[in-house]
Amino acid sequence: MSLIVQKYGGSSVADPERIKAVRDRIKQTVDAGNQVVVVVSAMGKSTDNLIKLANAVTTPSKLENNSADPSDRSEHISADRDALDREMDVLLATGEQVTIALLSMALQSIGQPAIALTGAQVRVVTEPCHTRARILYVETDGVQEYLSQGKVVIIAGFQGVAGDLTTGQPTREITTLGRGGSDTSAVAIAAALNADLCEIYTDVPGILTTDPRIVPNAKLLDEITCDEMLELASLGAKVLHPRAVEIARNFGVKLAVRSSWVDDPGTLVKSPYLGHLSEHQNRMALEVNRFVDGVSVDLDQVKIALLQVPDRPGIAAQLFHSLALQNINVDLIIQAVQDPSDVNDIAFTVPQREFELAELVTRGLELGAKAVIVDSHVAKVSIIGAGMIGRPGVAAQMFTALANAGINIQMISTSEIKVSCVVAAADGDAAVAAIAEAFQVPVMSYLPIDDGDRTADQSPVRGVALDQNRARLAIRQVPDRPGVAAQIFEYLAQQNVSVDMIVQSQSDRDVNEIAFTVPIGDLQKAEASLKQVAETIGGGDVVSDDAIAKVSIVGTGMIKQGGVAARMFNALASSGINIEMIATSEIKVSCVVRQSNAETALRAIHQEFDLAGDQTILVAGKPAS
Ligand SMILES: Nc1ncnc2c1ncn2[C@@H]1O[C@H](COP(=O)(O)OP(=O)(O)O)[C@@H](O)[C@H]1O
Ligand SMILES: N[C@@H](CC(=O)OP(=O)(O)O)C(=O)O
Repeated sequence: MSLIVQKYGGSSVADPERIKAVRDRIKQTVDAGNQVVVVVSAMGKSTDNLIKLANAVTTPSKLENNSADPSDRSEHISADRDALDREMDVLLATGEQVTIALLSMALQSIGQPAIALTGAQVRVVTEPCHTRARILYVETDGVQEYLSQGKVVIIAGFQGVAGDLTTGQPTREITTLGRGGSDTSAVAIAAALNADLCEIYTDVPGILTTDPRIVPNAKLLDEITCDEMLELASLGAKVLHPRAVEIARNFGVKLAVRSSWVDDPGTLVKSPYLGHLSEHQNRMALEVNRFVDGVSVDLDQVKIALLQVPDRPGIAAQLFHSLALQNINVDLIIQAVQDPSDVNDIAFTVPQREFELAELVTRGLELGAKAVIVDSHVAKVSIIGAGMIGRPGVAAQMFTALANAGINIQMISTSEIKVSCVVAAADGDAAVAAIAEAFQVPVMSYLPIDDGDRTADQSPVRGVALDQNRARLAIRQVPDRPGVAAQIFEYLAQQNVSVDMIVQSQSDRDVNEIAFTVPIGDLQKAEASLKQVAETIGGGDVVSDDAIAKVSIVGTGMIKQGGVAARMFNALASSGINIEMIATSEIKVSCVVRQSNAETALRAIHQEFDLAGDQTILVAGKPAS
């Protein structure tokens, strides 16, 4: 007999008919001889509706505000924010409570014993923090007891109960995990129960090469590695929440994504620890486990920077296409906005042995840069793990470790599985030692990315993601000295702002510009914080832009295949789309473009990598349009 955890998202339980369809699927799974634990979300858009209600009662003058993001409340409520966060959790937890009760009634009415439990009744114990709590542990005795009585156990996702700060024992406070948190609940419950399988049921057939609502003939992936899925999820593919993938990765949970409309096998998300749970992982700390696995250094890098290149479509494409034609292996690429805004800085690193050719190609192109600077002495030091973007403190802690060692950061690249800093080569060893000490992690000689046994003939790109919920912030004229990035990102981390795509450019020798993206709902808070830091560090203007979108490609195949970024830039250039920021990491390339170009950009890139399938994907049982 297998123990299966099934999660049904809001779309799968949106109305009574859908709940009955879910009931039948659960019954089939039980009849096939399995024990079943079910985790459900609130019906349809009911969480959004509860948020609208909260806005309506706290802001009589803003009844028309339709925002679905609880963080938006900060701009128009005067009451104590923490107190309102507590009540918001009490309110939002009701959404899932409706579904568990209805589903349990539906099962019992066809003779299948079942029991509905809230997160607090199960004791899904979380950090004592409202609206975005992380799960500490899940008590399993009660659930096991009900299962042994032959019941289907139906648990409300997205919610828990706060653990006491000192004892960890459950208090009486209801918490929620943050939007989309039911995936996280399901995988955490599966890890705690040591379930044989965790199935995420949704409105699409599985994980696709991109969002079928934008590209209707996106292709279904049979499987994907956790590293790839972590990147895709944190870059906007909302089919799975990155925190859920992180738990699956760390605890070896067998995870599948399927449609609740059809009976197809869907997509398997492969954990590197599948079948052999890492002994180091502590099931009493499901989401607060160690998230940095190690630190590595690459001393063999050269940095080439083009300063003040004209800001028009096709420049990045021309540069990186020419480098790819010479088989030059470009590693990090960073492009940042500049002041004045009609120019950009583009910086990239290449292996030492290729730098002379790379310099020749770059200088030969005459792209209109004010200067080309070659720094033949740089090192790239990286921390490796999972959940870096979702934990704002991690990058900040790395920058602080470097600052405390007196080391200046020249380039920064962030991703969900890795944060890298380019520093002077002479600082490489000291940098790696300082970071290993700060995180108490080993120094690794290579990056342990699971490539999922990909063959050379497969597309290097697995998926294309679009995130239209981010805004860009930039701080200009930042003094170029150790500790500045640390100060900025420490402060933002304290405000719980997740920062992504940090890009640092050098506008002249003594000052930098640092640009990054933040969730759009955090923009006001982040902008206010940044203005405060700017005063402390003696920086210049803070500028924000909320009309951007971030489009990204992800795939482990990029490690072995050169020229992938160039193809992406080329696809954008051919559609006349200007790239405003670029940030790359081992298995992803992200570009910021105007929001008005977002969907065209996604389609062009998806087509460039020939990712389409031969059929129209069904969303909620109907052809995507
Ligand atoms: N790469 C992708 N593969 C599949 N779905 C995706 C992808 N990127 C975005 N999506 C979107 O994710 C949606 C499913 O997530 P979500 O709405 O949170 O589902 P649920 O209500 O089941 O939790 C799909 O309808 C699809 O539009
Ligand atoms: N109901 C919550 C939690 C959730 O995960 O929902 P869904 O599975 O429908 O994305 C939300 O809307 O955020």
